[in-house]
Amino acid sequence: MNICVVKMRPSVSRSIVSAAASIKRAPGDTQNKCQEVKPFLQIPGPVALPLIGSVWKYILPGPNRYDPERLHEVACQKYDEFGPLVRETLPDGSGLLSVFDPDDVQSFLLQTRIRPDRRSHLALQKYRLDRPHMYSSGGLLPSNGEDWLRLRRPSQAVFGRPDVVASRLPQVDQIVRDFISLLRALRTADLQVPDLLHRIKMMNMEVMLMVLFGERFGCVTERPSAQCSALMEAGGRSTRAIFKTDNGPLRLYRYVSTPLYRQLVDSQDYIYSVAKQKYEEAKSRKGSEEAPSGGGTTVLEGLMRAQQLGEREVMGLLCDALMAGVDTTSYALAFALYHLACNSGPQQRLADETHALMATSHGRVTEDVLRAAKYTRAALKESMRLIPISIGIGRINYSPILLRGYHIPAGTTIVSMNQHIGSNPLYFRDPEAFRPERFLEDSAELHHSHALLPFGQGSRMCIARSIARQAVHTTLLHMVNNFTLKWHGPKLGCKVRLINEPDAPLSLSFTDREVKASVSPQPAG
Ligand code: HEM
Repeated sequence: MNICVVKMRPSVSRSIVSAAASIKRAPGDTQNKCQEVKPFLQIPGPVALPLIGSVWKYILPGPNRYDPERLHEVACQKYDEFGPLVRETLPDGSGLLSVFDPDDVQSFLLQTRIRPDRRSHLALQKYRLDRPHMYSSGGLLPSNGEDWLRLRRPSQAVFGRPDVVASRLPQVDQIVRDFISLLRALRTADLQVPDLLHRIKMMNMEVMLMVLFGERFGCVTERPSAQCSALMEAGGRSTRAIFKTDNGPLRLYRYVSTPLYRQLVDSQDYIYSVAKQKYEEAKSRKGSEEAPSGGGTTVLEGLMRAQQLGEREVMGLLCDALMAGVDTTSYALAFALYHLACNSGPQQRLADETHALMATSHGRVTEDVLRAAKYTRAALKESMRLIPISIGIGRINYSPILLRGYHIPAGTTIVSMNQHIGSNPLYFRDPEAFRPERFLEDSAELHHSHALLPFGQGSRMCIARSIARQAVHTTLLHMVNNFTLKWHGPKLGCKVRLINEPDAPLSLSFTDREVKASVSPQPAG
């Protein structure tokens, strides 16, 4: 094969060094403070071919192919071959950097904090920008710069507000208890539940719809409503289409309506239609006494009240939440259940915490229970250390930065390799072990502040992390209060479809626990 190694011409090299001299020494660049700035093209990495850059590594067959569905294994390949900073070239000629050292992660996130651009969901962005009567921008996920900030500022105030998140906890708790009953009803003779992951997703869809609109949709029943199934189907089809269009080398959908792009259009049109119906209902309710079930404010009501957001902005945010809110939370929960099922010690410690806390709350998960559930929080964190939902955090630097002594030109896609860092013995003792204790306050283990970033970092971190944590913690508490979990399959891994998802069915059994805190009517007052 005729492989062309991209070599740097001396004139280019000189201009980079002089350009680098004009870059401000960023406070985050801790490496090589006194050394000469090294040119970008000196960063090790696979060779680049004309037109397709390093993408050939992902598409051409061969023993060392980079499997795009196994990005965690690819990360190990890159680290072993090239070290802690690896450069690739994208088909448009721009650079892609993989960063394996938490000091460097901290450094590039610090240097890009003023403008935390990201490159993802590009076909979704096109779909929305082509429909200005429906959306005002590409939405939170793909937008950058001013467009992103205009949406993020007012919506952040809603997604993180205590009266929006915590006020829905009684309904979320009820949904999870209904889910526990459903699992009992669906268990087969071997105490397993067929198609468990799908059921988990349905439950999280119900939670998301409750937090957004304040209503039950009938997702947590033996036969979920047609609307739940259609929403779930649309979310899955959108995710698959976005993953493939984002990673295709040619991105033909920009010029012709490819089958994948049409799949995205159809599924997004459906998600939009549901959100629009709920928007219209809420608009007609405005000012009337009629409120959705339960107290507190829904996300939709909060967004409609935000002065800076009009209908098209609110619609984009609702569709973003319906897309990003279900699979993420479901896979995080699935991996946590798997880790607990395989580790009886931590599972028992979690059960002890659960029984103690829920005995005083009459079998319900309340705000007080969540606040005190330290081991539950540590268990989720530990599970996301081993298998996070995202392999790392991506940013595109708007202006040149310095990293590890190298000049990084503007427009480089920089990705932290947190999944790799999480299993690297340099940063975590005994990294293979599932040991939530390492994150308890009295633990002697110290961890780098940027080694573990399951919800991202800085002003662009996950907008709904409080909603997600509330849902997963509540489910873990109820699960372990009711069942002893046991794993029956081979070791579970992850494959990438936009985010990390389980690479095999969930072979979990649910044995009723003899000792548990039972739900009883709460005392009045
Ligand atoms: C356990 C569950 C979840 C995990 C692990 C997770 C993780 C993440 C991560 C890593 C990011 C990128 C952050 C960054 O670039 O710094 C992100 C962004 C985002 N997440 Fe989540 N997420 C979860 C649940 C949710 C839920 C329930 C929603 C629903 C509303 C949601 C909506 C979003 C949105 C809209 C963004 C883009 C934010 C922006 O660009 O400003 N996520 N999430």
